[in-house]
Amino acid sequence: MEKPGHYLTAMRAAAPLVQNITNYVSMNVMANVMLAAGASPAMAHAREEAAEFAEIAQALTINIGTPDSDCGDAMAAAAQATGRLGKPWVFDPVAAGATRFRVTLADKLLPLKPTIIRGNASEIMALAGQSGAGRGADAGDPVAAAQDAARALATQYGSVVAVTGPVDFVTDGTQSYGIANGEAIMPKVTALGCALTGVVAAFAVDQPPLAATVAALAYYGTAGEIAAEVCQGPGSFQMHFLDALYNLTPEQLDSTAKITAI
Ligand SMILES: Nc1ncnc2c1ncn2[C@@H]1O[C@H](COP(=O)(O)OP(=O)(O)OP(=O)(O)O)[C@@H](O)[C@H]1O
Ligand SMILES: Cc1ncsc1CCO
Ligand SMILES: [Mg+2]
Repeated sequence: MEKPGHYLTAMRAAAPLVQNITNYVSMNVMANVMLAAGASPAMAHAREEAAEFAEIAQALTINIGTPDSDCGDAMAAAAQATGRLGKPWVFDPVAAGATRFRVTLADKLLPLKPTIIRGNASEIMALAGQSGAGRGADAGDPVAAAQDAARALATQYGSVVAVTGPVDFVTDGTQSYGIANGEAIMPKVTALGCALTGVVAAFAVDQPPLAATVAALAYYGTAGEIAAEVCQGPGSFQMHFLDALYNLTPEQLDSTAKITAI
């Protein structure tokens, strides 16, 4: 695995077009975050065009945050097209397990083998069939409680699984890493996890998924640390966070990243 700055440089050089089928809460936040990072986001979720769009995008994200009866087919068709073309797709299982509808949706998408699954601890536990203390989109469990679930999902679906929280945990079922970057104020701004899923997808274009995910998390957490130093609360954090994502250099990232093999 190269240092994280290497993957940031590669992502910015590629400025990849990433298709996002995401929830309505996250759309604007996610697009702004991805633009600040250096990627090119496009929200395209209609059943009539999702799979066709997947042919031109370099990566795809699928997020079940505000699902409706139409979206399952669009999600599955886009994931299938992306997978068939050998491009990465990232699954964000928002509030997985909260309702039967979300369980059914996740059961439909997981067999399509996401390249990467990125969620909070409660969501990753729910995907693996474990009951946790999640409350809707918010985590109620510590990252450590989701490690076994993450390894099991990674092995079952051949995915890299990222559990985010105070110290993120990333595994491909064999190798695992902890990323200790980030700030406690980050979950006080809605959809920063959803937006991170888009950044992870951008980093994974033409790169090994485990290394790309670890680098994306270190980058995101570092930008959070820089923004938290100067903000007054969640509102100004969001503004400073976009600036930090935009201004962070690969050299800076290499010196701030707190990555450990577990
Ligand atoms: N207590 C914390 N301390 C440091 N960093 C944190 C903390 N909680 C979350 N983060 C960071 O916040 C970012 C988003 O992760 P989080 O786990 O909050 O996503 P999420 O629950 O899916 O969010 P959402 O669903 O609201 O979009 C990650 O970079 C993560 O490392
Ligand atoms: C608050 C919220 N509700 C559904 S999706 C979402 C955004 C954070 O996941
Ligand atoms: Mg989330």
